[in-house]
Amino acid sequence: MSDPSRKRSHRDVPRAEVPQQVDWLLSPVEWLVTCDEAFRVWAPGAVAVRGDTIVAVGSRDAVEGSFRGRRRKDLSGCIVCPGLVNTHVHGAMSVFRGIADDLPLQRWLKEIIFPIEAAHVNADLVYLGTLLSTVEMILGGTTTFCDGYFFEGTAAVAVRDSGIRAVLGQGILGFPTPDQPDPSKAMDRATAFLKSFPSGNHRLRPSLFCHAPYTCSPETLLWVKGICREHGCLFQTHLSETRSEVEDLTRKYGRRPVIFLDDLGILDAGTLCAHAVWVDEEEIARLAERRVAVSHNPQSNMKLGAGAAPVPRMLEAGLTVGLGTDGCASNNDLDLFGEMAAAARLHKVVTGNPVACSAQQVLRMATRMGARALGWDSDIGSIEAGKKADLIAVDCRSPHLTPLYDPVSHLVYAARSSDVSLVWVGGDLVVEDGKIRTVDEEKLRREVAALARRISRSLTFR
Ligand SMILES: CSC[C@H]1O[C@@H](n2cnc3c(O)ncnc32)[C@H](O)[C@@H]1O
Ligand SMILES: [Zn+2]
Repeated sequence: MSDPSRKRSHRDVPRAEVPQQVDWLLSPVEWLVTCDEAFRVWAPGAVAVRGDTIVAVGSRDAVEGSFRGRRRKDLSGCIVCPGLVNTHVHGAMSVFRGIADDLPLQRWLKEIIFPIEAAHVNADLVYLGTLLSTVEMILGGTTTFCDGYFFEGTAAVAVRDSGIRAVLGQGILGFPTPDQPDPSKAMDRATAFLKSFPSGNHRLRPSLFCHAPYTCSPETLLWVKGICREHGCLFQTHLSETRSEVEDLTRKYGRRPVIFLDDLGILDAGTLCAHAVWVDEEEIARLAERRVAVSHNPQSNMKLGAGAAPVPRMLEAGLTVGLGTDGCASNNDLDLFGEMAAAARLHKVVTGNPVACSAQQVLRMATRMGARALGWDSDIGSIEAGKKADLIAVDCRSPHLTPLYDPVSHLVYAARSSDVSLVWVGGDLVVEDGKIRTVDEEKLRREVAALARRISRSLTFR
């Protein structure tokens, strides 16, 4: 049960003489889980939104006394919490969902995924796949994601069309890729991507993604990090996902991967590492010292048999850990509710400790810590006045959410992505009654099915 002292009923929103007009008044909210620093829960609560920004949060009485909404939603029977933040996605890969299961990482990548990508990935595929992923994520309560793939300028168009918020990482490898057949020109491409990135859309941020230290040379890692520093953007990489990759790299460079990257000068608060499954105590301490963020991807790690990242140790060391799904070819969905449920359970199994990774810690990873991992926590990750209105409502009027003692417990252990009934991104209502308002879902499904038929015909391993 949540700490009852978190359910405040006193007024902390100063009452205005004349109620102020806002664009949205969400009231009453049966359970308002703010995910703020104190993890306050208001029951019943209310939220007032003007434009793209939250202007007031608090008890129903306090907010209703001070604000009138041009539009209003009664959220009785609902939990409202911040939109979830998926810190590691390869959006376009949704078109490869289920194409290659039950394989270890290196065979999965080298025998199936890289060849399929070489044969099929182009700008059209990236647009369709990314749009499909954004629809899946938005419907499941994710309002921000951090991507890494090819043709990310085209991914930006899909993201804009869907209304979601995203960090878009242009993928870089030390060998030919679908959008860069000549790796010696990768630097020009990365610079061009950053220069041409849409500047007027505040929901989009650019990033560069060095695939991994086993596919990028030290020189590549260094110039990519240099460009990221110059442009103030996030540097992403896959790190220590499998034991064999760590053994190979340690043999090659005489140091474990985290120490190798730190000696290169890559590690700082602008670096986000996906996976970090095989990191030892010294490496955890080094990541924490450098304020590097980690994206924890439990379901992808389980499915590829990679292992379980030492997340409880990372949290104890003060690391910023967000949750991620990874791409649809290794998960095979983009459902952060599923990921929260997996994370909360996995670390209890691994440590034999039922206290490890509590519901509150896991929800924190999926919201405010995820936002911090992306360097976006001044705007998103919690429901607080001054932050962007990225909000989701989970309808609890179903048997699997009945009764409801503790909304944090329900969000992590019992709710499903299909329970999300309303989603706002930056004050815009993008999901109503569980239906997406920004994209023609039926048309998208037809187009993806046609693409999948073409991909299917070309598969030689089936
Ligand atoms: C530059 S990132 C895109 C690149 O990464 C590949 N990929 C997808 N999932 C994983 C993973 O779990 N580990 C390593 N590489 C992965 C993807 O297929 C693209 O080629
Ligand atoms: Zn990945």
